[in-house]
Amino acid sequence: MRTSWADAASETVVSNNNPVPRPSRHTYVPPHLRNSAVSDAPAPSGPPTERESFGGNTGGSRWSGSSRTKPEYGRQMQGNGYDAAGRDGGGSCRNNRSGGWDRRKREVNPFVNDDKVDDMKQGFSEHENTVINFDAYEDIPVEISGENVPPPVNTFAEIDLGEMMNQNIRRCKYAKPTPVQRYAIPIALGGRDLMACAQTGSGKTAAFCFPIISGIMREQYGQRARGGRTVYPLGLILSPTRELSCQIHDEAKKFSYQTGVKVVVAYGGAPINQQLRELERGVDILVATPGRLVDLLERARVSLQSIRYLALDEADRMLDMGFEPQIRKIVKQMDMPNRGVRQTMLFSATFPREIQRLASDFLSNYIFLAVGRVGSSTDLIVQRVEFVPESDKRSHLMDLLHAQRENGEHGKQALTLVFVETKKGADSLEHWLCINGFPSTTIHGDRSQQERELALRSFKSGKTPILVATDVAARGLDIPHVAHVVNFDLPNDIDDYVHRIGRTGRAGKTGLATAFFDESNLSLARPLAEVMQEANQEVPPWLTHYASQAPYSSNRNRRSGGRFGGCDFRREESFGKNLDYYGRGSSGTAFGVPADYGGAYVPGVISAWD
Ligand SMILES: Nc1ncnc2c1ncn2[C@@H]1O[C@H](COP(=O)(O)OP(=O)(O)OP(=O)(O)O)[C@@H](O)[C@H]1O
Repeated sequence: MRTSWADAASETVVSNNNPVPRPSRHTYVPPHLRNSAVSDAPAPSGPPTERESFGGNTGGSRWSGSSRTKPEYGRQMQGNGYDAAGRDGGGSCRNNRSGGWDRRKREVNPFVNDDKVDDMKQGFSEHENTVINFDAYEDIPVEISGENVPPPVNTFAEIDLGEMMNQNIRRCKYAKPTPVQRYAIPIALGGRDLMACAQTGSGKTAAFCFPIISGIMREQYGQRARGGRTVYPLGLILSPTRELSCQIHDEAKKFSYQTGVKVVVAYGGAPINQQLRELERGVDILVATPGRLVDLLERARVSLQSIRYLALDEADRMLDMGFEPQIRKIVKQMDMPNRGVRQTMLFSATFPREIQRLASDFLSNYIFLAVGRVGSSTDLIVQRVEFVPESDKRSHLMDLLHAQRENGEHGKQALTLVFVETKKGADSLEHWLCINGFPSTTIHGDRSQQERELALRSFKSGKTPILVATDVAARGLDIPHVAHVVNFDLPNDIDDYVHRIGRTGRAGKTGLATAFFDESNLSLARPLAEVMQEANQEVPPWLTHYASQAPYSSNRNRRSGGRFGGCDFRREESFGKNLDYYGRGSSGTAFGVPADYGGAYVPGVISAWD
């Protein structure tokens, strides 16, 4: 039986004798104090100045002596205090926290209840992540623009995240970085703002979590503010749904296990008191949904004045009509440091042009990164579209499910995710499936959070192998073994289609997506045909016919160069300003920077714009 990686880690910690007696109470030790022996210095009384909050003058920072507010790429790689083997050099703020109760000793091992352990119980593959088909990612088109782009890496060792994080990466069974990680992590570690687009299931979560955790471990944030019951996180990760926030939290806890960096989640629909208690125990990185965060800010239980890292997952959704006012309030109207002072990272699989423009308001001198056919699906997902009139949809679904069962397609434990448009429709279809012998459950906005979480667990475990869902499950959810996504009702927006089908075919695995198309979906014909073509899928002649007749819809206009935001909108706008294809004008500059900014192409990488 395989020994857990985590077992080895806890042994390390236990053998790490701490010469300083433990205080009698469990006290939260913020990262900036973890490196020091018991300090006599009184806690700061007021909020810090901008420079103080970011370690500019503490003298103890790895970056001390520098007046910059962000680390520079290159210096960080050389002077990070880790030796070649990734062990701590002197002065680490991670393993030498003699100034208080070491929280790591009572940290719950997040790998114990890992899905992969459950997988083993259910007979799923034990070596899930080690057999990822990385060939699927070879020759993937990559497009980068911006000034002085840090070069990509090929291995995690090159990134040098330190021994604790390296151990966690091994525990996650990540053998090497995925393409988006290869590019995004060095950019983010270089302190740069980033707008990153990469296909669904390609590992974006780790791409923004690793640099945030590593940054908090490396830097000493001198005199982090304190006051009353308010907490002052250093990193903030926002996501549009409760389930996705929970998932990011779970992942981030694995990545940060035993590093001393504390990750807390706050989301609506769950008791706030419990979340407040958790926050009071200390927080370095807060993962939250916007609504609950605004609530916490208004209660003055969270302050954003120490935020050094801001990440928006599913950033296009977060800046779309529904969320944009809340995000604007959080980022611009509360006490969060300005762009350029904090580091901001936006990630999604789709990034429509107008959302890019909106997003640029939150970013400073950012790098735009597009990995893969952005906004398109991967070739790993076989896409089928069938013309099914509304009245035939149920019987057609039943036929599919029977065939799937009889053929043993995708294996016994294969999960099927069925998307419908309305909450009522979800309940009704689930009921119908259940009485017809297909154990199902449902997830939508009218269910209590407890019911939603229960449904998700039941689906993941295979107890109810069919999940009927509204768009609440369309984005970000990483559920192993979803073999088939059925768009029982197609969405109105092609980006939503891309995210929905992305619940299968993740991390290099294959999947199947079936869409039921009828006459109410005519406006989707053209973008759907385009998405299928881009992913080398067979487009049925009837769809091509509808597509050729369809007027250019707003769906089409959302797309950027036919690749859903696969192009930096700054370049597109530059075309109108007499700049050439690469964004350089006659003066040899792009966005007012020297012609040799090096951002247009990365050697050896095929550009999506070739
Ligand atoms: N380097 C890696 N090696 C192996 N597996 C990885 C690696 N990075 C991430 N994964 C796994 O790939 C899966 C997908 O990752 P993740 O959920 O971050 O994708 P995503 O790009 O955010 O997808 P979406 O666009 O749907 O939100 C997860 O199960 C994750 O554990």
